[in-house]
Amino acid sequence: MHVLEAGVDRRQVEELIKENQGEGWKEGGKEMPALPAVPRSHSAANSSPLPQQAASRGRTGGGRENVESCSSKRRASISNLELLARPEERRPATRSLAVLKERVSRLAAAGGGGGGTGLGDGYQPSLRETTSSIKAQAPRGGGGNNSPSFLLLSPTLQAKKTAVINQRSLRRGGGTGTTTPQENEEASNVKRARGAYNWVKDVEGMRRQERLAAAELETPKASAAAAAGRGGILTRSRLAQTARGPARTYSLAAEAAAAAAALPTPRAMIALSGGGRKFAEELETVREDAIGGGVGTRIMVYVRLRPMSKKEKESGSRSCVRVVNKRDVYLTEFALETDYLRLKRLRGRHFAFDAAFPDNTAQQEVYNISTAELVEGVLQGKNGSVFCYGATGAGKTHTMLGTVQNPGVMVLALKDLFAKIKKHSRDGDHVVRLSYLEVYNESVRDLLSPGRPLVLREDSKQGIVAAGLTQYQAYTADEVMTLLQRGNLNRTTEPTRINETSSRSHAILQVVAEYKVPQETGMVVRAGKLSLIDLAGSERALATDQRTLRSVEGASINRSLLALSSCINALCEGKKHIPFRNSKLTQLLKDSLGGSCRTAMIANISPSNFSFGETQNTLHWADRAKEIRTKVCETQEELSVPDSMEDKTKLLHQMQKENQELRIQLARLQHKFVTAQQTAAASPSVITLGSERTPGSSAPLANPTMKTPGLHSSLSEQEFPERVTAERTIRDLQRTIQLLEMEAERAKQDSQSREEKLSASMAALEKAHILELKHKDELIHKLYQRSSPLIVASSPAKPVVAASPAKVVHGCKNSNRKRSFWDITNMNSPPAAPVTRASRRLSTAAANYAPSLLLQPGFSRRQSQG
Ligand SMILES: Nc1ncnc2c1ncn2[C@@H]1O[C@H](COP(=O)(O)OP(=O)(O)OP(=O)(O)O)[C@@H](O)[C@H]1O
Repeated sequence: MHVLEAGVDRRQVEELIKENQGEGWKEGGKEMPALPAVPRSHSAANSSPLPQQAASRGRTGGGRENVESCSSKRRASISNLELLARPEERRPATRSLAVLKERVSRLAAAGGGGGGTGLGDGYQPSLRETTSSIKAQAPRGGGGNNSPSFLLLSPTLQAKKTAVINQRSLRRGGGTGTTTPQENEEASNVKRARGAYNWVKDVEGMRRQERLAAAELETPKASAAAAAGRGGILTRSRLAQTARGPARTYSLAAEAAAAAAALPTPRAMIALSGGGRKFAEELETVREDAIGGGVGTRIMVYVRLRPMSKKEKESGSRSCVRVVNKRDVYLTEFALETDYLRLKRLRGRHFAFDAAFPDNTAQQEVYNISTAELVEGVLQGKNGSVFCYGATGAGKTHTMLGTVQNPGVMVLALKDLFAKIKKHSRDGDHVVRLSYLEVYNESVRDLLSPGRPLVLREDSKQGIVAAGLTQYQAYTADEVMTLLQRGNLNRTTEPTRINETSSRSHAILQVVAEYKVPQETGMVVRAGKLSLIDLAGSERALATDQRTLRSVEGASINRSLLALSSCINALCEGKKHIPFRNSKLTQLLKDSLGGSCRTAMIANISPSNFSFGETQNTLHWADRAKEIRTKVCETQEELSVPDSMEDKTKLLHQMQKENQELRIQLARLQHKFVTAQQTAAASPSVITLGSERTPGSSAPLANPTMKTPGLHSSLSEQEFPERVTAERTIRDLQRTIQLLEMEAERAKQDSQSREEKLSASMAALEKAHILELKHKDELIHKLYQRSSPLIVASSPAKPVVAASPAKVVHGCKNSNRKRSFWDITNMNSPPAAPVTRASRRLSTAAANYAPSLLLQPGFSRRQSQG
């Protein structure tokens, strides 16, 4: 059998069809319809090979389906042949299908040549057979272009159609009609690559957005460019600007966020969706910065890398940490030299912190970035704390204490505190109190006055306090340094295999700065607390050589650090219960982690690849700690109550005067308010105005009670300008009244609270005064009772009483009676010497200085000054 090939002459086919035009045929006894007509104008030379019907079918239904259906249905295949027929040359539909088949095969034999069927020349194939044979001979790979009609097209048109079909099928994801499996695979690879490329483009686009936003964070110029119209980026840059700005710009940030949310631009959408998390974080930071005023209430986390030690260098250690941009820390894991399979493989991780200090960073720089701001806050009455965390030998003590030549954060902070105090305050306006303790094996010890372990108690005002902890008052930086040195000598340090001067305890230095600030209300005392904490290093059990006391210490250190970790985890997860009670360390750090305090954490790491595990743990831990947010830090202010009676009376007078003034102010405001109310009542209100009849109109206004400006108001504005002005005035007046009311209310509350404070302090004063009088009365009474033998003063060893009842009495030294108030207060005073008439003047003078409770550095200085 001969098969129709793609190169069959079109004219021959046309001739064949011409012969059969207008005729129906019979098949299997069934009458088939006549061939439809084709417009005369349509010829083989015509540019468009497909008649209208076929073209439209191709457009609407898709070429491939049409061609497939043609090839599968006999009738459709015939109709494809019909398309080239001419109506005027139709003949009656009497010719049988067999004739047509015969002609087709003849034509095929003439045009294409080829081998026979093996069934003999007389064999006439059925149309189904012809079609399927054509199909079988057609190129494989799809059903798009093997229909008879397709084969009747010219080779150029066939190529064109194949290209179209292939394109469509590629778009739909299927194989091409004429392509080989390799080509198909190639096409799908191209498709996949294109998808991947688009995806990368998207990601790149998002990254670009981030980079732009980051650039805008840095330069005002870039943010100005953003402001010139970059949709969502504008919002982010504004936000970033605000993040750096003071609290007052917070509203701008909120506005910007709202604008971004409302912005329908795709850029805004990208900014919100692509960088949505970052955006939210920025907003949160802005909000907290606005509330916290600068540093914010998030824990600031810094990382400090120490230089490689000599010992590490000698043992062939490599550096596995790299600090980039003073923010990013890259940690690289090297394979072990014996691990040949993974020798060339590196694994790394990237961390970003508030700041990262490379190994050559000076102590002063570390202090300036991490702690200086907190010291400033302490002088404004805000609490701050700085603590160092890291594995043993990572450089915590070096960072916190340093050396004499290279002092650390503790020393620099104390020096800075005193320098600032000196700069801002007058003499005597400040008090600095200092305490230093350590937590060793779960017991709290006073480092300044070593003795028995201290007990921790919860105080409603001060939080967790160590009962009995000595607080030393210091007046100069030198005094503080001496105390610090004394404390450090008492601290437990032992050599371990890792570190020759390993700290075996957690040390906490607390500095309370009380500062008197003159304010309108009088002298106000601001008290800020700075806690500087040097934690003991976390360590592996094998890292320390001894397995006796050192291992017990190590276990205790690890246990307390574990408790600290669980507190941090709980805080990060926002849990209600934070297990602060699990260890002494966490109890003492409660304020720093979860209280009203601004906190900075310095994570110390070693560069050596031998300490890779410890470094990784520390970095993970620090990364987690970034999420902790402490409470909003409030300024702690207290009304200062002077010690002497004279000052107290002065303060009382001052407060009474202030109160009087406030009352007058209140009365004035109330008067203003009443007047304003009366004015408002006298002038026509909105309602009365609304109900008035407009001149020249008999109808009342449509909505007399309408206050909001709208159509009505715009109309009335044109028609009745006077009325509108009156309305405006009233509105203004009402607003003023409201403000005045609020102000009056505030003043009233203020005066009430002042009165309460005043009466409380008066009551306290009165009570103290009465107590004092009572004591004096008692003394006078006792003196009178014993007056005769004492006045004689026959023996110099006997106690002597001053003649006047107002004078102070000495002589309770050897008495067996119960201790009185005077005994207690005079305990630290010099021993009372027997007084004679001649020495009376001297003894009275000696009794005049105030009793001292603590032998403090400041005490001796004051005494010598006196
Ligand atoms: N930044 C640094 N520059 C120079 N030397 C440093 C630095 N950090 C640490 N060192 C040195 O490293 C050694 C160990 O430091 P340090 O004692 O501070 O470690 P540590 O973390 O406190 O250890 P431990 O937890 O055992 O007390 C010390 O000799 C110290 O001088």
